[in-house]
Amino acid sequence: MAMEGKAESLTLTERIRVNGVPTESSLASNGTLRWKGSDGGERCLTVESEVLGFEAEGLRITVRAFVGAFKGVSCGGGSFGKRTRRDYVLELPTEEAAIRWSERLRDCINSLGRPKMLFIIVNPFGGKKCGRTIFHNEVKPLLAAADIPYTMQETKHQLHAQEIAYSLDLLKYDGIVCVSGDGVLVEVLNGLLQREDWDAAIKVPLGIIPAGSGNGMAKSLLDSVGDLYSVCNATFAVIRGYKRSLDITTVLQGEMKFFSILMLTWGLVADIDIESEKYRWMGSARFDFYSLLRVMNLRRYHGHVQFVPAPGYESYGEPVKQDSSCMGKTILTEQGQINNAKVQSCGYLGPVASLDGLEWRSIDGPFVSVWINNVPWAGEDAMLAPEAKFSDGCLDAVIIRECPKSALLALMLKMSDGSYVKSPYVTYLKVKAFRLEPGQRVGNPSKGGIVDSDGEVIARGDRANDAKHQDNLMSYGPPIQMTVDPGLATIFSPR
Ligand SMILES: Nc1ncnc2c1ncn2[C@@H]1O[C@H](COP(=O)(O)OP(=O)(O)OP(=O)(O)O)[C@@H](O)[C@H]1O
Repeated sequence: MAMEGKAESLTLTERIRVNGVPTESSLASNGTLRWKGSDGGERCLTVESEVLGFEAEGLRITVRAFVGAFKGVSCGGGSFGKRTRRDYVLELPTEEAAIRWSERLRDCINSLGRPKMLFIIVNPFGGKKCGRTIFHNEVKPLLAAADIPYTMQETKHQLHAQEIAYSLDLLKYDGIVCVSGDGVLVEVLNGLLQREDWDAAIKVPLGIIPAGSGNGMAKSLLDSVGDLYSVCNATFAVIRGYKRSLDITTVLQGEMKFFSILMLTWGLVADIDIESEKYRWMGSARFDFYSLLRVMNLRRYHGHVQFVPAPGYESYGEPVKQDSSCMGKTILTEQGQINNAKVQSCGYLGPVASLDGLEWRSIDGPFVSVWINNVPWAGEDAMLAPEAKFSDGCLDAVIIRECPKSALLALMLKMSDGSYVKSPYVTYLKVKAFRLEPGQRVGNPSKGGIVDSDGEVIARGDRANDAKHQDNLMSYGPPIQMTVDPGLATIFSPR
């Protein structure tokens, strides 16, 4: 019969065939489908966490699922490990029953708030230049199975994603998804925040499907719920439509401004990231090779950092006298440029909270490395900020000053799981705002370092190469300030 009991009045029950095997089966109002397998063991599928979509034809309903590799052995929640696509063909006894079950499945899916239309940006040149293949072979089939229509656009040049986000008709879409590395996602964010309607635009959910060489955001999102890092899992997170809010950091120097969601690095880590570019032909071995080289020929940089400590971190550094806080309120009124494109005066200006009256503290150099993070993972195998949270309104600062080379090598080997932060040479603290005043190399005053935000070189202190790098957004030397707007953006996230 079709319906059962009072408590279960909304549970549909039928004797049906599942993949050809006759069985008693039920479909609860919460979207849990249960039946018995040919071995008598209980099977179940949960619409919210395992079903992409379905197709109904006559007495047949084909449920398109994305299930854990061991699915079929037993029911139950927990981590899904590696998932695979699997179809379950349900054969209902009557047309009325088939209609009831289809309507139930449709209602369940519709109640989940999944995106109905997406704009997808694919970078065919990111990482190993696989963006297009990843989209066609892995992303597209899952979207098709979930019946989610989309408009896809490939990026044709640097900053193209930023231009697209700046002018896109956002009312047509329930999300903008980047099949790329972190760089394109950051371009989209900057494009949205330059818009006249930035406050509405920034509410559009963003999605990231990893296809670059730096995929820290995708890794951070998947890892936060114990999901395996994979293109399919990242795609499924977008399809399920669950979202979380994300802190936006305004990186500011005078009139120049950049919006960041990942990190800012200076010193050792930035040098390795950027200077190892010339060894790209080595593949990922370039990082190991160049890290070793840099540690052996260790550079230290003069400079100062100032910060507003988050609660619990007030004892770090030394107090700063109020009048030496150099930027104060200017953030509220200045307009900036992003990659030399003038920001509209109506674009986002930065957090509205004043920095006046806050208790700033400071640490003086020389420094080996300074990096400030918004999310735990900087790349798929580098957990630089194990305590970082997506929307706690804080940045996680990691500071290394003096450190013997052997200890530095040892701690770099422990970056893949974040345990390096336990080293006595590492200062790890949460801050509400941060200022970096980067100086020249110890023993070589004509050379400065590199300041890198989300993979973008924003300032470079190598005077010999100044002419070559005039297009950098900011100057090397004057303070660069970072302030956080808690949870300003929204990102598709696995639950
Ligand atoms: N068609 C294109 N040709 C060249 N560069 C492009 C193109 N489309 C996008 N880009 C640029 O590629 C850069 C890297 O993009 P993406 O975020 O996909 O990868 P990444 O992992 O951050 O970097 P990379 O793979 O270059 O190390 C961005 O700066 C972006 O502007």
